[in-house]
Amino acid sequence: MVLSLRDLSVEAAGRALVDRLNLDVEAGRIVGLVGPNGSGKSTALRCVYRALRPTSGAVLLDGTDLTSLKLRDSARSIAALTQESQTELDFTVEEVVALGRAPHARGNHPLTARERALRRESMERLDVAHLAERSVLTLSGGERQRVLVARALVQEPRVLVLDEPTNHLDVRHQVELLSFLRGSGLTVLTALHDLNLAAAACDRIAVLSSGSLVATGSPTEVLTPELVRKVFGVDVTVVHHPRTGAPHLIYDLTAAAPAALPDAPPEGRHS
Ligand SMILES: Nc1ncnc2c1ncn2[C@@H]1O[C@H](COP(=O)(O)OP(=O)(O)OP(=O)(O)O)[C@@H](O)[C@H]1O
Repeated sequence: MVLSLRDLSVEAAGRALVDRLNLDVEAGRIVGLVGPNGSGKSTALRCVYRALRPTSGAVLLDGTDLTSLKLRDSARSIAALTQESQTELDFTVEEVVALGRAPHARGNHPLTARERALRRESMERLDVAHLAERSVLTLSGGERQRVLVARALVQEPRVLVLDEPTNHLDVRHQVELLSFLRGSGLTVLTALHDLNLAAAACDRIAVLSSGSLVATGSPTEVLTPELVRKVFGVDVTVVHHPRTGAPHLIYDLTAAAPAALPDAPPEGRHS
């Protein structure tokens, strides 16, 4: 097992934000963390990329407790794209992507020829090579997000931790990013809001609700109408992709409307 969360708990303000979470990510697999707003996804991921120390429990990398490793050593193995990833300095795109090499660098040396080739390849893969000379301050939200993924790839991590990587991305770039991850051989733990993208991209899905793991398994095992209703409070119909068989949730917005507006005055309702 490359990555294991063992009885991971995070408490703050007298409450468990993550409650004894156990989760394994096997080598080369993509595990999606889904759950309602505030269910603890980002908090759990923050423990994995070491922005947060768990109150109890541990994150193991190849069986070793991360807290026993130097930050720099775990950063060589685990790259993260986070909600807090910053691009507020007036750096060019290629400078930001090059920062991914920092955990591997000894001192402040220029990139080697191999590292420059790796940077170019990552920028091309994320479709940002044409922006190489641009200041990151001038990028759109989706362009910036793709630059941050390129930076994470340049790090050559064994494990990629992604918090909502498809944020800001248009549909083409969402599909390209997730299909790239599927073929990359990387071990990936990613929070995703879009259950259909999670179903299409992930080998396994873990569902968090109020800090606790309530289901884990393949997308077909986990994404049932019963589970989605119980955890998200939404009625869905599940269909299956004609070729891959992946589950796909369809939402009936007309059916949801009356239940979501219990206090609407009668004249405001459609007959
Ligand atoms: N430092 C903190 N102190 C108190 N509460 C916190 C702290 N950090 C996070 N929380 C709370 O912990 C809960 C879990 O937050 P978290 O960001 O992990 O959820 P999430 O599942 O990633 O949500 P979202 O889908 O909205 O991004 C939320 O209710 C949040 O308000």
